[in-house]
Amino acid sequence: MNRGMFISLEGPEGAGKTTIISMLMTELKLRGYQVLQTREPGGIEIAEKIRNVILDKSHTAMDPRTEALLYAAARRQHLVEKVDPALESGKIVLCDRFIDSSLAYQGHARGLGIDDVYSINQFAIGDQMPDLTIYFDIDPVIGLNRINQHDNREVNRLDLEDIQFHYKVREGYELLLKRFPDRMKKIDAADPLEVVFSKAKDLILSSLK
Ligand SMILES: Nc1ncnc2c1ncn2[C@@H]1O[C@H](COP(=O)(O)OP(=O)(O)OP(=O)(O)O)[C@@H](O)[C@H]1O
Ligand SMILES: Cc1cn([C@H]2C[C@H](O)[C@@H](COP(=O)(O)O)O2)c(=O)[nH]c1=O
Repeated sequence: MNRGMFISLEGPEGAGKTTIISMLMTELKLRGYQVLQTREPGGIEIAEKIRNVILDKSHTAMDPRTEALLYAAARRQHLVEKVDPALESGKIVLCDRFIDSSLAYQGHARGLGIDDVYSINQFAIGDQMPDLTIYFDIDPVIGLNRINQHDNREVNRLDLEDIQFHYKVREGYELLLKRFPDRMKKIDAADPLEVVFSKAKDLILSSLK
């Protein structure tokens, strides 16, 4: 059995990752691929519980290192319990956020340092990096407006950070694009949904060839 393909989708809040993943699931299944959709932090019971702890709006005292370690712990459990078995059985895994979120949010925006956050994540995931990462680029003001105006999802602790934090997140992703040019591909997520979807689909199909 050939190992599957691990694809992560990344971007600031409201970039459209969750919407595009659903569209990609439908498209890839129609084409006969076996696909698993999942998300971080979460995807399995233990990691969903860690997610609730991290994102709880009342946890304003959470230390940045605690936050980084909790994301890494959730990632480890999710990887061994769900992602790895799916890849071993030959599936395509579409994961809404992975290590690059930690590098951009905790490493760059929180100021812990991309290298230090990368190190704790190496302890968590070893060399299990995604085969392909699609970065959905959006001005944070547009992304946050999308969430506030069109989405009924609950606002979480990270959403409530000030706008400078969200611009730092975007800046962090730009640094990662330079650091991982082979793995990470950028799409303008301010384009209409069908355009964004078509570009994401093309990136995946050409990587599968
Ligand atoms: N290209 C687009 N143009 C306009 N609206 C969009 C576009 N993509 C997504 N949206 C809308 O923006 C909102 C947020 O999208 P979505 O939940 O998919 O983003 P997300 O990246 O998963 O956000 P988060 O990671 O913050 O949860 C939804 O209401 C969605 O319908
Ligand atoms: C994996 C991961 C996530 N985050 C942040 C990014 C978002 O603000 C939330 C997750 O919520 P979403 O609706 O699923 O996007 O958590 C982070 O800071 N670090 C991470 O490693």
